[in-house]
Order: sequence, then C-alpha cells, then structure tokens
Amino acid sequence: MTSSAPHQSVFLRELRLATAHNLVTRAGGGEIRLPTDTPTQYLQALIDGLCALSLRDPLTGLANRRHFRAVIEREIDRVARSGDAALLLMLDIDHFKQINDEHGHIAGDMVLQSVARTLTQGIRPMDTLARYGGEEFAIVLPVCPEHFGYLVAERLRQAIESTPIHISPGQSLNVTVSIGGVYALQWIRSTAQLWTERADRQLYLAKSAGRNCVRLEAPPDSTVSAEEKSLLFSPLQPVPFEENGSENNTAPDVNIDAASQVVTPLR
Ligand SMILES: Nc1nc2c(ncn2[C@@H]2O[C@H](COP(=O)(O)OP(=O)(O)OP(=O)(O)O)[C@@H](O)[C@H]2O)c(=O)[nH]1
Repeated sequence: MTSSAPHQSVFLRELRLATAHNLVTRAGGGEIRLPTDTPTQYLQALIDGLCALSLRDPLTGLANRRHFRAVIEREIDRVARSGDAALLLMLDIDHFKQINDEHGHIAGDMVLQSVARTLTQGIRPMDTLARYGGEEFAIVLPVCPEHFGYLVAERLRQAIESTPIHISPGQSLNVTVSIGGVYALQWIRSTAQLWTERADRQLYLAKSAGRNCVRLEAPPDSTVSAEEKSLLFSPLQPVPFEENGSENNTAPDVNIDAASQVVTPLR
C-alpha cells in the first residue's frame, strides 16, 4: 500500500523511555506489566518487548513481512537438508479496494483483522502466517505432505468465504480470497525470492481464473537418488586433475525441473 500520510520528523531529544514503555505495555490492546525489581530486569523486558514488536504487523498482530522472510529462509535451509515437503501459500483478498471504497478504510481494517483471525484458526501452531502486504497474506507450512497441500488451501478458502465479518451494528460482509501455492524444492538450496516469486505466479493464475479459488503448482520433480543424497551431504572432496589436465568430474547429475535453480552441495 502506498501511504499518503504526511512525512513526520522524529525529534530524538523528545523520545523518552516512557514512549517505549507505552508501546510495549499497550501492544496487545490490554495492559502488560513489566518487572520493576531491578533496573536491569526492567530494561531487558522492555528490549524483549520491543524486539517482539518489531517482528509483528501492528494491525493484525501477525508476523510482518521482514519476520516472514527470515522464517522462509530458515525453512529453505531445513528442506534442503531434510527433503521434507514444505508448502508456501500466498493469499490475497478479492476486490478489497471496492470494500474500502464502499464501506470506508476502518471497515477495510476490520476485514483484514477478521481474515487474519480466520486464517490463524485454520493452521497448525508450527505454521507461520504473516501479513505480507496491504491485503496479502502468506503462510509457510513445514512438513506438509503433497496430498494435503490442496486440502489445506481449499479449507482456508472456504473458511474465509463462509465467515461473516461484522463491520458495524447490524451490518456484516463476506469476502473471498484467491490462493496460490508452491512446494519448496527438496534437497536443493533455493532462495526466498524464487520461492515467493513462484507462489506469486500461482496467485496471479488464481486471480486470472476468476478469483475465490486455489492454484497450486504441481510439486517439483527434484528426485535425488540415495547415492546422490550421500554425495550432497558428504564433505566436498578436492577434484583430482587427470594427466592431460582435464577435470575428473565425478559430481552427480541432479535432476532439477524448475528453471534457474542453483544446486549447492550441502556440507
Ligand atoms: N483498509 C485498508 N486498506 C488497505 C490497507 N493496505 C492496503 N489497502 C488497500 O487495499 C487495496 C488493494 O487494492 P488492489 O490492489 O486494487 O486489489 P483488489 O481491489 O483487492 O483487487 P484484486 O486483488 O485484483 O481482487 C487498495 O485500495 C489499498 O488502499 C490497509 O492496511 N487497510
């Protein structure tokens, strides 16, 4: 979202510890108490609170984009080592601009909060849900067997579609989402950018197909034999040179289906 808020300067000399204290203690809507037994204990709790806040989207309380990025980078690393199936879903509320235009920005914010709640209820504690952009959400689902991917995405789509959102006394709305998803490439160390770009492509296809639907890329064919896996995980050996100077390259051929993926042997 492009913000139209006027530029505000921060006057460092006017910032007080009380500003940080109020931010942390009122973050969840209620009042959180910080320990005041010793100054060190108080400051540590305050810093912990600020760190936690820096990872969250203030409107929905979900992980923010920066935190999500770190989560998927860790997940890519894990998948490259374990070969587990991990799914990335990108979800976008359909015709959200129309909701803002017809019912106002505050109602739009209530829709975002309600969608966040519904999605939170539909995933496992081990999954990470983030507000990825204005009206876009993202979920990473570690250890999600391939036959579950579509079921999970479809269940989330239906949950959103069937949950009425109360925006004022006596007035509620129903919204829909389009969902795109892709599995991480197993045994291959890819990048967060490539993974999200592939998911975004599927989301675009879901929007183009008429919205309120799920598009999942077929799981990538990154079959690696047992022998190749052992080579991927063994320490790198120096490549011997033959008498005639040519390299005796014994590296395995790894079958990679997706374009422009980089295969790096894992130490
Ligand atoms: N209320 C509210 N609106 C937001 C926020 N962030 C982004 N938006 C609005 O989200 C809308 C996104 O509109 P578009 O990108 O045109 O998408 P859309 O109308 O959902 O259309 P499709 O995605 O094609 O179905 C814009 O009107 C933004 O102003 C927010 O935090 N609160």
